[in-house]
Amino acid sequence: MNEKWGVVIVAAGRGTRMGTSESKQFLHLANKPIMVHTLELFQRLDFVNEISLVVGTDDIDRCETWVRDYELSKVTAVISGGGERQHSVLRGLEKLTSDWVMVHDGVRPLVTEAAVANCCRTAMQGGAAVLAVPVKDTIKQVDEGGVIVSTPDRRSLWAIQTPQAFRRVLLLEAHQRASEEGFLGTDDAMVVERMGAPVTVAEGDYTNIKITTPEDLPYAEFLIGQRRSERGEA
Ligand SMILES: Nc1ccn([C@@H]2O[C@H](COP(=O)(O)OP(=O)(O)OP(=O)(O)O)[C@@H](O)[C@H]2O)c(=O)n1
Ligand SMILES: C[C@](O)(CO)[C@H](O)COP(=O)(O)O
Repeated sequence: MNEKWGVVIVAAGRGTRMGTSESKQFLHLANKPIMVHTLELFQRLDFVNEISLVVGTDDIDRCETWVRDYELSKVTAVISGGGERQHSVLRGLEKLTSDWVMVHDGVRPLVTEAAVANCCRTAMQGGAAVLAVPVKDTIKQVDEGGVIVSTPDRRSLWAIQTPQAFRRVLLLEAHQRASEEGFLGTDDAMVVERMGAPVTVAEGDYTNIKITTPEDLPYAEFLIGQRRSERGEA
């Protein structure tokens, strides 16, 4: 890929669903903070040239130390996030200068280099793309009383992941507009979709899990171990 990409890694959440006193992005997997696993993947990609790392205000110092200790030279900014994921993304985005940008959750350490490249290539065809996988379960829409309202056709349903990749000016305008209008979405594609711009799905892997609740940790540890042994590492 000839284009150079900027990346926002959002890691300023509190991890309430994980329920640990330490925020989940700082928990260790295979002897390293989860967030460091994620950063190392983007550091290795030759088409990435800048990374904006968004963390909690009280975590800036230790994250700057990790950036030095783990030689994450592509991290060009370590900044504090906002109250919602979307606010954190906008702050990180404002620090990037590349024409093309990705947003990735700090707590998705298992994304593969091939999947990131697939997402970026797809974005460069239409301006915006997100990694996703077809849902495997039957999904029901259920009302407040617990009664099923509808069963959407599964063939049109995808579970959305990160990274999400965009032309920078498009994503910046979409986030700025959402912020001015008080719109809060659960991913970056939503702010672009509401501007009427197309966002394409790039098929990813089921193993690109977002570490959200305690049962995700042993599975992530297993996947990291499995990949290490595939690479012939101890
Ligand atoms: N104000 C926020 C909220 C979330 N995030 C980041 O967005 C990613 C995905 O969010 P999620 O899994 O929902 O993380 P948390 O908000 O930390 O989790 P919870 O909803 O359980 O509190 C995480 O890397 C998280 O650190 C962020 O940077 N700023
Ligand atoms: C962006 C995201 O990772 C897509 O799956 C996700 O929506 C962000 O976190 P959430 O708080 O679990 O929705």
